Amino acid sequence: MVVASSMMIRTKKTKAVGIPTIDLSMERAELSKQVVKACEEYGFFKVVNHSVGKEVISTLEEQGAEFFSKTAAEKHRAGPATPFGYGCRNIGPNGDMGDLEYLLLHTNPLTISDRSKTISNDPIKFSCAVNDYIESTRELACEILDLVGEGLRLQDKYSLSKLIRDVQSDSLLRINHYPQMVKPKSWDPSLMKGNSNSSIGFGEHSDPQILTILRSNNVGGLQISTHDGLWIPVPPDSNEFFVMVGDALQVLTNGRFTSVRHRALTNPLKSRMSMMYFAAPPLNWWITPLSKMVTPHNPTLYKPFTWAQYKQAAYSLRLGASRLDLFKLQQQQDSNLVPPSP
Ligand SMILES: C=C1C[C@]23C[C@@]1(O)CC[C@H]2[C@@]12CCC[C@@](C)(C(=O)O1)[C@H]2[C@@H]3C(=O)O
Ligand SMILES: O=C(O)CCC(=O)C(=O)O
Ligand SMILES: [Fe+2]
Repeated sequence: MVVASSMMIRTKKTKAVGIPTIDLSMERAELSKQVVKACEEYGFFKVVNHSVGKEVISTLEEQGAEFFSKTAAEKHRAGPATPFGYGCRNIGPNGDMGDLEYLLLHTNPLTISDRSKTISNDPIKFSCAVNDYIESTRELACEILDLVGEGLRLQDKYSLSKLIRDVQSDSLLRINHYPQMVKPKSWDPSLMKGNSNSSIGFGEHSDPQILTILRSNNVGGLQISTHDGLWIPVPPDSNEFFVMVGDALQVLTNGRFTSVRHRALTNPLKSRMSMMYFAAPPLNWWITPLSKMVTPHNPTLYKPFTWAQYKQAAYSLRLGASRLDLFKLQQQQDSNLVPPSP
């Protein structure tokens, strides 16, 4: 059974909903069952008792805060984000906007070392902080994917983690900074969230990758969408990590897991900083349902595609697009079915 956190959430339109919280120190067989259940029900869960060191987290947090406290001119030296580097308000190449600034980095150590020169006055310190954080969150992502492998009883329980362990992995790291947002002078009403004081920091979307490992400071703002389209605010927890199922894992599980739609709102009183490790395979690897997930009763739902093809599709679309629709196979009509008589 997935344990609901003690903090129950009540919003105007929903019944109380708990964010599944999974204790990674529990007995393995039960743990793998809980991970699969949370992936199926929400595509989202919080993990506690993980093995990422406190210092690894706080060092990157300090480096991020130091960067975002610089002047706009200094920060723009690390931009524009096309797609990597420093971005401010622009998200992606298709006109999406949000009330945030960010650093988007590829996880390849050589590119990090190169980028760090425009980001920090102490590039070695910055790149070490980033590399240590990536190494730890990659391990956490692999651990979770191995648990998925066990829970789904895959023949090779490591087949999912292998996708992101490869040296050519296309995984990314993003550090988002949402400034404390009081109504700006030139206010764009389209960025307001209903009648609340918050604006949209990062609009609704699913992540294209396999898995996202997210952590933020103790300021709320992240919301996830349930399968019936209701928004659930996620209580922040700076010591723990949140795990999101991405589009690629939806395909690998042939739709048994669904990628979670989520968004981030700004906070009118406090600034928020979040860090995401987006776990992805190498560009030329194929994303196709695992053979165990395809049966005569559960035929394959997606056309095979490479990660590069999927990324290209994602980058050609707006942030909130349902990009997986482009890769869905038409459902086979059962030829034995007789159409209903008029
Ligand atoms: C609008 C966009 C930003 C994005 C690329 C895209 O065209 C659609 C997907 C977006 C997203 C969401 C998760 C993280 C991210 C880095 C990714 O891989 O896909 C972002 C892209 C981005 O910010 O560049
Ligand atoms: O900042 C957050 O909490 C979420 C950001 C996000 O969803 C993303 O960068 O893909
Ligand atoms: Fe996201």
